[in-house]
Amino acid sequence: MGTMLDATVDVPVAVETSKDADESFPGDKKITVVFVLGGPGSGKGTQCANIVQHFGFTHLSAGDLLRAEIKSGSENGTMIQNMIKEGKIVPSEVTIKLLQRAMRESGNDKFLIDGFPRNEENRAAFEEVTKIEPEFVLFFDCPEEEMQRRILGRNQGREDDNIETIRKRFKVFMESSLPVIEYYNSKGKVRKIDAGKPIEEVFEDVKEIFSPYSAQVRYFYKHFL
Ligand SMILES: Nc1ncnc2c1ncn2[C@@H]1O[C@H](COP(=O)(O)OP(=O)(O)OP(=O)(O)O)[C@@H](O)[C@H]1O
Ligand SMILES: Nc1ccn([C@@H]2O[C@H](COP(=O)(O)O)[C@@H](O)[C@H]2O)c(=O)n1
Ligand SMILES: [Mg+2]
Repeated sequence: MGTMLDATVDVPVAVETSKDADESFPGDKKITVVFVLGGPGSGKGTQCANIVQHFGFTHLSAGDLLRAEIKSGSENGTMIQNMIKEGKIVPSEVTIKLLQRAMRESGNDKFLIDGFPRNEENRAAFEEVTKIEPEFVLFFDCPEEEMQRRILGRNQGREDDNIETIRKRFKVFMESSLPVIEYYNSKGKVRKIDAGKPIEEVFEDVKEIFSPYSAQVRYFYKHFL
C-alpha cells in the first residue's frame, strides 16, 4: 500500500518495562509489550510465530482471542461474530479483557500483541486500563494487492476471508488503524518492515530488530535452566 511512514529501523538498545497497573493484569509485574500492526494479510501472525521460536515472547493475536471467544459460547459471541463478519472493530472493553486474561495465564513477561490496538479507542483504553506503554510497534508494510492475494489463498476457513469483507477490513485499516501507527511513529516507536517480500526475507529484517532480546534469552537459559 506504500504508506507515508518513514520510520528508520532503529535497534532498541535496552528492554524497558512497565509497572503500576490494573488490578487484574499486570499488577506490579514488570512486563514488555510489542504491538504488531499491519494490514489484513500483511503477515503478522506468520512472523509472530517465528519471533516466538527465536526470542521467547508469547504471541497474542487479538483476532484469534476474539474467534476463540465466539467458539467458547460466551454471551458476547454473537456480537463479536457479527462485527468480524463486517470487518468492524469490537469494543475495546471486550478485547482488552481477553488480552489481560491471556497475558496473566501465559506466565510470561514478554508479549507480542498482534492486531491490537486497531483504532484510537483500543489504544487509549489499553493504556488507561493497563498503564502499559509498548516497547515499540512492529509495523508490517505491505501493498494492498499482495495482502488481498495472501488472504484469498489462506484457506483457514475464516468467515472474514471473502472479498466483500476483505474490502471492508482494508477500509477500516486505512481509516482507523493507520492513524494509530502514525501516533506511535510521532513518538519514535515504530519499526517499519517491508512485508511484501518472501517470508524468510521479512524475518531477516525482523531478527535485526529483535536481536537485543536474543541476548536476554541466552542469559535466561544459562542462569535459570
Ligand atoms: N511474506 C509472505 N509472503 C507470502 N505469503 C505470506 C507471507 N507472509 C505470510 N504469508 C501468507 O499469507 C497469509 C496471511 O498471513 P498471516 O495470517 O500471517 O497474516 P496476518 O497479518 O496475520 O493477517 P490477518 O490480519 O488477516 O490475521 C497466510 O496464508 C501466510 O502463510
Ligand atoms: N483489536 C482487534 C482485533 C481484531 N478485531 C476483529 O477481528 C477481526 C480479525 O482480526 P485479525 O487481526 O485476525 O485479522 C478484525 O477484522 C476485527 O473484526 C477487533 O475487533 N479488534
Ligand atoms: Mg493474523
